[in-house]
Amino acid sequence: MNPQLSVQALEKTFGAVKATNGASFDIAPGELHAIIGPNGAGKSTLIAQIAGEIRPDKGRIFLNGQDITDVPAHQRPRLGLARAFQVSQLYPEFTLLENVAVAIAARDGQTFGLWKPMASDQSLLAPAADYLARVGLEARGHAQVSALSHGERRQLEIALALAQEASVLLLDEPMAGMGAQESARMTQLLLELKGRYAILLVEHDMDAVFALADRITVLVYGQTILTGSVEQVRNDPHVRAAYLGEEHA
Ligand SMILES: Nc1ncnc2c1ncn2[C@@H]1O[C@H](COP(=O)(O)OP(=O)(O)OP(=O)(O)O)[C@@H](O)[C@H]1O
Repeated sequence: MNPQLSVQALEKTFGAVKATNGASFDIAPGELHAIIGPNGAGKSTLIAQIAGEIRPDKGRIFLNGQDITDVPAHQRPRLGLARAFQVSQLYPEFTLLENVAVAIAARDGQTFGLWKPMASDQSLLAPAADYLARVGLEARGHAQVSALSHGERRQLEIALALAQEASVLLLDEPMAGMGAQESARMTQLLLELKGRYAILLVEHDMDAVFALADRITVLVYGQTILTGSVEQVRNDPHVRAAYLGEEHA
């Protein structure tokens, strides 16, 4: 099967630091593919290149067979690539329903700048309620974003990514800052989404990664040193030495 996302020999240098140094991997349709690596391995830089926020020095990125390396970040969602957890994605004074309605309107190319009226448009609010239900926030539609817990905000950010109707989701540390209960809820949500989207998951929480991933790519010093199943990665001596330590070995 052709990969939905293919990253080929990406390189990105900042001064003397090779943040990405020949990273390559593929994600199949419906696959949940995790990227793990120690702090500074280049995970954020890699995901920013896939999202189009950072231009690689070398290498190519293909989405559904199309070379998107030179496509601007704001055009990538329309081609089927959505990133969750972007800064300033949320409007704190709007309700959850209104926030999702705005995302749907923006996706459909409706005029920017008139968001408040748009956010009370029934033709947007009905699908907005559906996206909220997909992430377990159906009961919170009329709450303001400012009233949400940290975990609920992250659920909402996933709903906004789903509202892009993309086939590939980039999830950048969804469990960051969460307690055990919130992490468990997010893991359950991602299990429910798994298989319906190709998901690239960058995450430090190894319990979550091992519970969720179909395949894992290990990144060390900007290089993808291994792509394999959970078992292959857990048992690889280089990975254990470079990253996992004794805790999960
Ligand atoms: N804009 C930048 N300018 C200079 N150096 C940078 C820049 N962005 C990243 N780096 C460097 O590139 C390397 C990779 O950083 P990156 O943030 O991508 O790693 P990471 O794996 O996401 O780390 P963490 O797990 O701590 O989030 C690091 O050495 C970092 O200091």
